[in-house]
Amino acid sequence: KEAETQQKLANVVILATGGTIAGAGASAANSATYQAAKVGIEQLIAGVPELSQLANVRGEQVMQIASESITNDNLLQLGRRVAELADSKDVDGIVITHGTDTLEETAYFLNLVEKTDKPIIVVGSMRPGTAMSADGMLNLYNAVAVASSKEARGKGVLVTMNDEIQSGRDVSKMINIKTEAFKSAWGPLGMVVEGKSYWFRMPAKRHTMDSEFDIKTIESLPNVEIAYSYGNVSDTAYKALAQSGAKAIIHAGTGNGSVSSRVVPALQGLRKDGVQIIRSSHVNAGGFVLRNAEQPDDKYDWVVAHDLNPQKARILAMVALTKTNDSKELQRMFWEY
Ligand SMILES: NC(=O)C[C@H](N)C(=O)O
Repeated sequence: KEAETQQKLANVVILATGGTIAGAGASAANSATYQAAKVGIEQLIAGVPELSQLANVRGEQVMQIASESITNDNLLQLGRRVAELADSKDVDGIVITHGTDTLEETAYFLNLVEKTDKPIIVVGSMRPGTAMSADGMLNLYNAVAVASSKEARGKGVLVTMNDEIQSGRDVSKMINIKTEAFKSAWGPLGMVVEGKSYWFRMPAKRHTMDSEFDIKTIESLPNVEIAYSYGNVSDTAYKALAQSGAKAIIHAGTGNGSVSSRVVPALQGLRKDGVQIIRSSHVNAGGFVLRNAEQPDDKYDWVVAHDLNPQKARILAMVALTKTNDSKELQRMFWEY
């Protein structure tokens, strides 16, 4: 009987990378003061015995870090392992446990470069497992539930936090002190309740199977940096980033990706020197940058990041630059992905 149910259940691999979902604090009252990336994957799985009712689950510890320290090499390592697993016949879905600070970046990266329609779910938690009302157990349970469902196929990389199923492209960490931390300007794709998924919409942007990018052909990622804008901003950071070898600079702009008149000449000069200038917005609830609004992008040969926040714009710019350094092509990619 047991062997029969095992055969019917989906095979889900959990790749653990660290973060607060693997965090531990000194007492149950420590919801914000704790160490991330302490608990190993076997212990995480053992902490949620109900997972075995959803899927045949096995774990792999890919790395053990707090996600603010993730590097491009870490991204490539994780992306390659996901691709290997997605290619193997005995894997139906993949879950990645991840710190929440850069979870949205990793989810978007995988959404761009993984050539599979198998569910890939990135999940984290806002509180360590040692805290009262820890959210990691249920988030992980939901992630495995979605990863083992057929309906999650072909919907791109997904994020399950706070009972919601979000598109890895759209979702962003909007607040750092609530379990209701992950939001998308365009709303969640669905909900997961007691291990069952309820879907409401589909992602409209190109991803995974329909993407022109493939982790298997990416050897390294170019240096793309972000410079933040604010009142009285100077051009020092932009120039320094270019000098240190940035191939593109994401302008984390105010409002509609607007650029201070004190910075415009430097950006014009950097573009002439070959650095790509990509205008994004750091508006919290979701920036939306229009071409030739605020600045004459056609004239200056700049790119706009569409609705991607600066950190997501960095991910797409890096991946895009592995294919082209043509600003028109880059702009096309920013509209399509
Ligand atoms: N909630 C978290 O996971 C935060 C942690 N600093 C991380 O991203 O790894």
